[in-house]
Amino acid sequence: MHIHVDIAVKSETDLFLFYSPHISLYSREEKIYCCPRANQRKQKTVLKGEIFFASRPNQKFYEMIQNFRETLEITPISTTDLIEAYKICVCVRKRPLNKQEMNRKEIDVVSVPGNGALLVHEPKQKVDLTKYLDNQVFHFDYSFDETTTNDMVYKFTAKPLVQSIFESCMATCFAYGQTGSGKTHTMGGDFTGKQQNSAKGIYALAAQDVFHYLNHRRYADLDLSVYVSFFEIYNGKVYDLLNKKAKLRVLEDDRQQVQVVGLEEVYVTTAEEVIRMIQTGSACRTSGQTSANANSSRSHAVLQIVLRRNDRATTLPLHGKFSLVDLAGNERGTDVSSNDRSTLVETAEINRSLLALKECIRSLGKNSDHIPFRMSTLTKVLRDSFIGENSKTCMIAMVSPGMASCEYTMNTLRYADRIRIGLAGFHIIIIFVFQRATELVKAMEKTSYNIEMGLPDIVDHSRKLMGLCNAA
Ligand SMILES: Nc1ncnc2c1ncn2[C@@H]1O[C@H](COP(=O)(O)OP(=O)(O)OP(=O)(O)O)[C@@H](O)[C@H]1O
Repeated sequence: MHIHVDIAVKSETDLFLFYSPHISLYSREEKIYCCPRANQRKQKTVLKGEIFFASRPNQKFYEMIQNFRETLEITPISTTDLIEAYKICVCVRKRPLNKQEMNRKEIDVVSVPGNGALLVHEPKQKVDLTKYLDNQVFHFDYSFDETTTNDMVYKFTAKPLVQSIFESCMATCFAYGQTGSGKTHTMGGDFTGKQQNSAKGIYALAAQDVFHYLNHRRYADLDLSVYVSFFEIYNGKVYDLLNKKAKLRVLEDDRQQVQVVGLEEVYVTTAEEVIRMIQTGSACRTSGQTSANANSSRSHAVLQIVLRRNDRATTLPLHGKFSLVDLAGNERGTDVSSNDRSTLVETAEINRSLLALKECIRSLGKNSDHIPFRMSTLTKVLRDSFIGENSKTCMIAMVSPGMASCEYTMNTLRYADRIRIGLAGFHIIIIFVFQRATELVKAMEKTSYNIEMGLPDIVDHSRKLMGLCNAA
């Protein structure tokens, strides 16, 4: 069998990779024609490892997407990019096509040009069977493509929040997305085979930085201690992942403080201890099988890193808290591979809590007096994250690139977009008020009463100003 492979080679290393005998993707008979002098544009836009299969299903769509990509100006995120201090940051991460998707020769329908932009090339067909792409553009605070490492995602998302907890903030970082889109990979760490390397996830990177800041002379005088708790919320119930999955109750006291009664809060002195806890806790998370991921997490996992002041008093006062949340898959009951009752109940509960979460983040963004945190157990236990001046949140929306996931991808992006639009609306109002005020000042300057010239009549002048004020 001969397959013509059209590869844009970016470097000599890429050439070596494609000729390497260790690449299991191709059989011996397969002949690969590399094209090292691919034009400049193509080199920029065709990503490493993307392969042209003549026999690919949806070949027409594949070509249309490739043609579209050639017109894109790509500016990948880089370590030198400015890291903004957001109160609420919404970003998106695209994972690479996985082995199964490659075997199915699925086409990649997501492009990440950079600067926070992401495109979904939705394949569509007209009534007369003409194929076309519905290219949908989304904008977020940051967009990470499939080549971005966990380190880089961490640097722009959770890292700024770690420092904030030393400044008495309640910080929260959410990983949101369809099952199999890379939430656990991002939060918990890389997988090599079936083993998860927890040291490479945002949980561990955050823990390392917490101890780095703890020993920093800027915060040494605060005399803080670090505590960790790890729990999951499954079907609206809380289970302690550091205490043999003990079922816990969530109660609210008369000062409206939400308590997870009996939750183990372990005193830790090194990042390695935290990593060991993450491994123990992750191993007992509730999982199920969905059509997209054989080991799908059906629960929300919450890792909390708590800073307490070493006070002589009996209860150590809270200084800051970082909640890192690996949310359950967001698919909306459309997973038809199973229709048993417990799966449907699980799905309904997940959807309810994700809806509540969206409403709470939007309320936080609008500085609203009413935060609907009682809508779900997830938002109840994270109440601290949504109230007060000192709350900071980051949402990382994960998307799968395959054409088969297109509908789920769109759902994820619309959810993240709605959170962001709520915040943008707030900014737009401020910009609008500012613009009106500037216009008013300029207009007043134009009609300013000139005493020296003795013009115009003072009453006339006042009338003009009144008219302007009413119009503004
Ligand atoms: N950025 C990435 N780079 C390489 N592999 C990835 C990436 N993101 C995810 N994967 C791989 O995809 C598979 C599914 O990812 P993961 O388990 O993190 O999904 P998930 O969103 O947590 O799913 P679920 O909600 O079902 O738990 C894993 O094998 C993981 O290693």
